Parts: sequence; C-alpha cells; structure tokens
Amino acid sequence: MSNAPTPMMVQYLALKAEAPDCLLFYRMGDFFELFFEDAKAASAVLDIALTARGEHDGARVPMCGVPVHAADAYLARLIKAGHRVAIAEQVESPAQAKTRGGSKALVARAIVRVVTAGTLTEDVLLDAKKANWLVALFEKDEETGLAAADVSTGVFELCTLTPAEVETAVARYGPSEVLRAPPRAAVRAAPAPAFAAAQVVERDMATFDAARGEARLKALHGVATLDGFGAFSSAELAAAAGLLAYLDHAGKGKLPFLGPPVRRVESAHMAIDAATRESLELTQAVGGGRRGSLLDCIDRTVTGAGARLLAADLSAPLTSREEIDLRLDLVAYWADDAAAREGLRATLRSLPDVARALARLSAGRGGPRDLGALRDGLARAWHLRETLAGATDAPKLLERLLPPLGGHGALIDKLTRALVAEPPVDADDGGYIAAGYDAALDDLRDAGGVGRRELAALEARYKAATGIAALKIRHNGVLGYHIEVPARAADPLMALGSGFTHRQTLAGVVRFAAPELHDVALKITQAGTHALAAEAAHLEELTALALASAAAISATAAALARLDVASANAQGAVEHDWRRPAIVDRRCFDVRGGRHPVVEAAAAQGGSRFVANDCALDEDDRLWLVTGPNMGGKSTFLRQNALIAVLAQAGCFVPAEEATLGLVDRLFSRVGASDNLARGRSTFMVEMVETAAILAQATERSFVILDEVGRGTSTYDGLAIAWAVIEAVHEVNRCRCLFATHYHELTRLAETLPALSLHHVRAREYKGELVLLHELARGAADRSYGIAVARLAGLPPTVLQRAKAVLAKLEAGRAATGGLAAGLDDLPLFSALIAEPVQDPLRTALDAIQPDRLSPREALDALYALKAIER
Ligand SMILES: Nc1ncnc2c1ncn2[C@@H]1O[C@H](COP(=O)(O)OP(=O)(O)OP(=O)(O)O)[C@@H](O)[C@H]1O
Repeated sequence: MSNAPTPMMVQYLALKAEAPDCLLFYRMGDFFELFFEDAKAASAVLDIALTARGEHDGARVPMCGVPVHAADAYLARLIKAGHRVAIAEQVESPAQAKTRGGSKALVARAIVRVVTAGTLTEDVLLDAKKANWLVALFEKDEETGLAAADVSTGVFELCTLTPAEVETAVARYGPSEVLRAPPRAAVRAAPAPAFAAAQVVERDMATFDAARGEARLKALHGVATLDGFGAFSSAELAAAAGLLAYLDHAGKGKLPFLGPPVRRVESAHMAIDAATRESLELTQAVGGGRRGSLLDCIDRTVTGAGARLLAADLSAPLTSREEIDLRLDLVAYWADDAAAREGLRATLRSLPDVARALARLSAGRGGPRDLGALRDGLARAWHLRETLAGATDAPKLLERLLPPLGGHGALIDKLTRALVAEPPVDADDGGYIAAGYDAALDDLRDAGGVGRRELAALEARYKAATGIAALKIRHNGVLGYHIEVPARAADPLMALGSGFTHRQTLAGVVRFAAPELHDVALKITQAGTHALAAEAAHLEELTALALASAAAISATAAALARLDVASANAQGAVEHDWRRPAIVDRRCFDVRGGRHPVVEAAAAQGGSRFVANDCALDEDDRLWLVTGPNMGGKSTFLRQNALIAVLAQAGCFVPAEEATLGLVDRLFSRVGASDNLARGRSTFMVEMVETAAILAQATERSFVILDEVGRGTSTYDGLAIAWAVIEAVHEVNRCRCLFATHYHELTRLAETLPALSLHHVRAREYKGELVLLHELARGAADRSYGIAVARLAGLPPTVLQRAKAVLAKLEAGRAATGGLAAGLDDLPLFSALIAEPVQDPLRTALDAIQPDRLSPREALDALYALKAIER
C-alpha cells in the first residue's frame, strides 16, 4: 500500500502552492471545494459543515464546499473577514480531458482569478455608496510614491509624499488593501503604521520597478509619453508598477479598466490624519458603520456614484479658494432654482451605475445588463446635456461638465438597436439581443420557435395515439427532451414495437424516448446553441465597441456624479437652511449661528432644539479656551466648527447663519479619551501621541480642536501638560485653536497670552436643578457644577451628600493655599524658552567640524572627541 497522493491531490497541492496566502476555491462540478487549513478557516467564517475526504499523509483531509451558483455571497463574507481567495476553475470539459489523456484523465484546472478586498468589481461584493481603494506604497528614505486605484470605477491616482505624510494620505483613501514591499531593515526602525481597517499585503520589492511602471502605463493608454497626463516622479511610477503587478496577479493577466493616471498634489487637500477623521466621524461613525457619520447626515445624493463622490469630497476637502468657489457656485445655482433642481434629481435618480458597469465589462466580468446600463446612462446623460445647456447664467463648473455629458451618439444608437429593453445579468441563457438586430439570429430563433410548436403538436399526437391524457413532453439536463407518463399507464409504451424506447423509471413516472421527438429536439437544441453563440458574438463585439471609448464614458460618469453631488448638497442646504460660506485668505474663522449637523438632527428627532453658537477666531484672537459644566456642550461646539471647516472646503454649504472662513491647510482633532487598546496603547499614551503630532505639524493656517487634553493622567501632571500645550500652540504653532477643559486654573493663561480668550458654556441652577443652556458666552465659567451633573445622572443622594462635604473641604483648602495653580505666578514666560533654544554640545561640536579639511587621522580624533562629549 503506498501513501502516494492521488492525482487530484497532486493537482490541488500544485495550485495551492501558486497561491499560498489565499484560500483556494477548487472547482469540482457544481461546487468549489476547500481542503486542509483552508477548509477549517472557511467553515469557521461561513458557518458551514466541515467534513473530511480521503487521506493525505495518513490523515483524513478536512474539507468543506460552497455551491458555485451561490459562491458570490460566500466570497463576500470571506473577503470581509480579511481573506483573499484564489479561484481554481476547470479549464477543460471532462470530454476534452478524456480525449487528451484517456478515460482516467483528470480535468485540467487553473487559477483564473484571485479575489481580494481591493480588486473587486462585482456589484454583490461592493457597497454601491462606497469607493473601494487599493493603495500601493513605494517607500524610499526621503520620499514615498503612492498609487491608488478604485478598480470598481477605474479611478487611478498617483502622488509623492514625505514619510510624515504617508499615514494621512492613506487615511484619506481609507483603502481596503495596502500593498508595500517588506520594510528593509536599514530604512527605518520605526514601526510601520497600521493603516486602520486596511489589509496590508507585502509584495516582492521587484514588482515596484519604475521603468516597468512607466512602460505599462504607456502601453495601457497607447501613448509614447506620459507627459500628457502629468510629470510623474520615479517613486510614483514605482508605486504604479507595484499596483499594476498586483492587479495582474489578481486578475491573472486580465487588467480591469484604469483611467489615465491623475497626479494628486498633497497640498491640494486639507490634511486630516487618521485620528482626526475617526474622532470627527467624517465618513464613518465610531462604531465603524456609515450611520451617525457626517456623511450619512448630509447625504442627499440619488446615485451610488454621487454618494461615492460626496464621500471623496468630505474625505479630501480642497485648499484652493478658486476650486472651492467653483463647487459652491454650482450648489448655489441649484439651491436658488427648486424646479431645475428637482428636474435634475428626478433624471439622476433613474441612472444606472455607469462607472461600475464599465469597470466590470473591462475586467471581463461584465454581462448584458452592464451594456444596458451604459446605453441607459449615456442616453440620459445626453438628455441632461440638452436640458442643462439652455441656461443663461450657468456657473463655470456646469459649463465644464456639459461637454463630457454628450458625445456617445453612435454607441447609444448601436446599443439601443442591439439590446432588449431589460437585458439579463448573465449571458448564459441568451435572450438579450433584440429582435430585428441580426436577421440570422432571428432565423435561428424562428427555427427554435417552430421546433417548440412542433413539440406541442407532437405531444398532442402522442396523447391521442396512446390515449394517455397525462402524457407530457419534458426536458431536463440529463435526458434532454423525453416523454413522461404516469407509472400506472406506462405498460403499453413498454411493449415492444410501441415506437417508444424506455429511458428511466422513477417512483411515480416512467420516461421514454421516440424517434420523431429526437428529430424535433435536435432541431430545437441546435437552433438554440447557434442562437446562443450568435448572441455571445454580439456581446463580445458590443463590449469591445464600448471599451474603445472607455475613457470618455468614464468622464461622462464622473460628470454625472458631480451633478448629483452639487444638486444633492443644494437640496440639503434648502432643507436645513444651510448657508454658503465665504472663503477668504485671512486667518479668520468667523461663524455666526453655527450648529452641529449630526447633534442637531438627533435633537430634532428627540423633539428638542439645538442652540446655535458663534465662533469668531481671528489673527489676534486665535485661541479660545472653553470651560463650563460637563454635558454643557463644549465638545459639540468644538466639533461643529471643525465640521464646518471640512464642509466648507469640500464645497458644501454649512450649518450656520453666516460663515467667513480663512482657508485651513490641516485640521486636527483631539477629542475625548478613546481607548485604543487594540493598537497596544493606553488612553493617555494615545492622547499624548496625538497631541505630539499636532504640535509637530500644525501651521499658522491650521485649525485645531483640543478637548480636555491632560485629563487622562493625575491632576497635577494633566494640568501641567495642558498648560504647556496651550502655550506651545499659542506661541509656536500660532494656529486657530479651540481648547476645552475642566481645569479652571488654565484661565490664568489669558493674562500672559494675548491671542487667547476665555469662553464658557452657560448653565444655571434653578430651584436646585441644573439647567444646561448649551449657550456659549465670553469669560470663564464661574464654577464647575460637577456634582449637579452627577445628580442629573442619578448618583445616590448619600454619595452626593458626601461629595458635597468633600468639595467644601477642598475648596476651603484651595482658598487658603491659592489652589492647584499656586506658585505659577513666577513661572518664566514660554516665549522666553523659545527665544533661547536648548544648547546641545554635541551639535555645537559637530557644526564646528569641516570634513573636507580633515586628514584621516584628524577625522578619527574628531570622532573620538565627539564620542567623549557627555550627554
Ligand atoms: N448647542 C447645543 N444645543 C442643544 N443641545 C446640545 C448642544 N450642545 C450639546 N448639546 C447636548 O448636550 C450633550 C453634551 O454635549 P457635549 O458632549 O458637547 O458636552 P461637554 O461639555 O463636552 O461635556 P463633558 O465635559 O462631559 O465632555 C450633547 O450630547 C447634546 O445632546
């Protein structure tokens, strides 16, 4: 007895070796089977039975399987759970295998595709309202090339970053997969950033080859030079090469549609790091979903493409006043004209997802319905252009959007003639090419139709001849067309010379063949097969025709998405009485009657009213220290202003009566103490890491909100850190900043920092009850109301009484000693520290050395001298 693996196992293991980091879906008939560890992992995720089959190396082989027809749903769950899946299909029929290698030959199989989170195009695997980014990073010491593609729509972007910008840029995309070469030991000892929610895939360094990237892009777009698209750095081209190589790997050489590369300049967008995005809940709420996010709250788009573009806008607010004003002009245009807006939105509502249909067709996974989507989408775009072109005072952006809306006349015409009104998703059963498009196809269908009529006639004849009223002509995959009669009536047909040949006996019925039936059936199946082949040929030709203008179609889809976003934002602005912000170059931030859109919506649902508040930062009053009771609305005030900055620069109207906003280059938010144990850091550590990032990166043009910095540690440490951070923000960063705190002592900073002012959220005690007014006023809060809030929260009366007694003691102590901040009066000014940089003897000695003037001996001596300098 040998333990040699079976031929099938040999084949399986060879395929598995080609995709060691994937689960292997191994096609066997109507199932994809998984074996060994793959089976264990998949059965756990999918909650399906784990069985065993045969033996390998003396042990049973764990196995589980999913039916091919339902594979997409299972794939979706596996991908979501963080797996990649390699699909091994049968690439020849059993008949072909027999001809090739005799009756025992194994059907040849090959991996036809690797399904990964970042390379999906199927509707069922994608969220219609969310872009699906794949990002590749080529990291060198000084600069990083980033390539980003959404292969579900063909958008492809490149940019060059400094190492410090990488995390923020990746956070802007929020990719599902990040590709990178394994870090070289020599590059940086710093831990690689974790890129929230993305799967990080390590790829061979050799795939990041700039020359190859350039050659691929040229070939892809049929150009001799990339200059027409922009000037790309070698790091960008290397990243592009890495990304394209991965797409080749995933599609097994079949590249999805990619538009021409667009060069992104980092400074063209407001920089928002991952922590800030998370805390402001721009596109995702804290829980992870879209619900409760700013995006969810403001989204009035009516198409998937519009929803994706709005998410992209909010993720990457602009920093160019002209660009922002272009978008705002368009929103204003439709905000002012309800009839035009509603007409436009009604047309948009019925649009299919052109970009995604195009991407599927391009990836070779498209079907008749996708061609139908192009036909309908392009036709409606054409119609929209006709409608919109008439306007007299059209804003500039609208004029820019009109040309790409039209121009597909020949394609629309051809698709309209070729396709039925509602083409099916799959081509397998045919029936999608319209009658009258191809005379030969019509003939084949006629032949099939004639055949089917003959069948009916034959059935009637058989019934009459046999006298069996229940006789039926049926069809199935195994027997083809056959005659079926109830078992009890079958005897006469079984008789020799009856003209019927017995084929099968089942519990209640017996099935027969007959010569005439055979002839008619042959006619029908042959006509059917030929008709299917003719339709498939048309599908191929029409797909090729559409793909020939892929770039133009993609531009049409982008224009439609922009129309949707602008008219949707106008709709939202009208519904909620939002106003157009004035964007200026001064470093001001002047919001009258500002509101927090998400909290306001929640308040409205609960039947209460949101209290609007002003925020008026300016060059000489740029740091507001906000105090006041818990639950008073400090965090809400801070966040609403950060959100207003994002909305305005994304080109949306804002929740305020009036807003004049100076451009913000970077936005930082350090709000609340959220635990980040998953990343192995304590609450306080996270708070300090984020604060450090702000102090290192905020510029004079930045906008920073800091909420209770220092809260996560002991009172003295916390106060001291908060104190020093405020001084640094005021003196060094000089950015616009809102700082909320419970440390009343910090209000003393107003005496030394001229551009800092004090504010508080108002509260009142009325008949022993605390009333929170949620209203911002000048000056510091008079007291903290902590115990009153605790009472609101339902702390037991005994505990409250005790707390009051302790507080009275503490306050008496404070009065006697001068309190927590006693002794700070003679603290030297922070600005004095900045003026006198700390002397570093090592740096001084190093600066004194002039390497070119040293002999080797002197150089060695200098090195010893440096080593000897004490820290
Ligand atoms: N302007 C407002 N109008 C109406 N309700 C508000 C307003 N601001 C805040 N609120 C309500 O008060 C609640 C508490 O607000 P918020 O968290 O901003 O208070 P806070 O002062 O930061 O509290 P803490 O100091 O405990 O963190 C909010 O969840 C909201 O329901």
